[in-house]
Amino acid sequence: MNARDQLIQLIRDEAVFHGDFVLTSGKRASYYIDLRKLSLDHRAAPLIGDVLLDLIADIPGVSAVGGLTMGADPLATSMLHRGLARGLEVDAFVVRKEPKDHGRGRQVEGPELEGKRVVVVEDTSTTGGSPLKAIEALRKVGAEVVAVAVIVDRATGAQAVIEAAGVEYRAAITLDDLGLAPQ
Ligand SMILES: O=P(O)(O)OC[C@H]1O[C@H](OP(=O)(O)OP(=O)(O)O)[C@H](O)[C@@H]1O
Ligand SMILES: O=C(O)c1cc(=O)[nH]c(=O)[nH]1
Repeated sequence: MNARDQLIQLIRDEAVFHGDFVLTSGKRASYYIDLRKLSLDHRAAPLIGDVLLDLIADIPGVSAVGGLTMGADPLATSMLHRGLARGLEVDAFVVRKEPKDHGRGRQVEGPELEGKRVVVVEDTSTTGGSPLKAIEALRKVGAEVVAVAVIVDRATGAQAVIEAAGVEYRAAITLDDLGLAPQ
């Protein structure tokens, strides 16, 4: 099985929870995809790095990857490490939900990104609000956001939100892959 198929199997088996959940949109849903459970799991983390690197492999000149803490954080470090194994020099960054209120007061942590081409990563997208917030913070520090790459898209409008901000949106895994319907 390739990395994507292995990851789909792990998500189906271990990261889809059924019940009554409130989403970021405020709407309720009967399932929740908890990718933090897998992005911090030794079996899945390398697969996530590979699947997301494959998803953006055709985009030239990507210097760094990251997104809004905390869902994006382990994704970005997996990509950094799996990238190194492929001979890529891709850095990671973390976008805080708010700028730090002391120290250097930064919202974007990691190597300097001014003038750099970066990809925003995300575990699961619902409204697209989290990657949009990351895009805004990255633009403030002078980075060029060339794409948003998510593992699972819930098909609830995130793509349109990101494209309206002028950024390409890509998802590695769809609800269909997981045997789920949009809610
Ligand atoms: O597309 P969106 O509407 O932004 O929703 C998806 C976001 O929701 C979850 O994070 P959450 O906001 O629960 O915060 P966390 O990462 O701190 O757990 C998930 O990790 C995504 O980041
Ligand atoms: O909307 C959300 O908060 C959300 C939905 C989901 O399936 N997974 C997740 O991590 N967040």
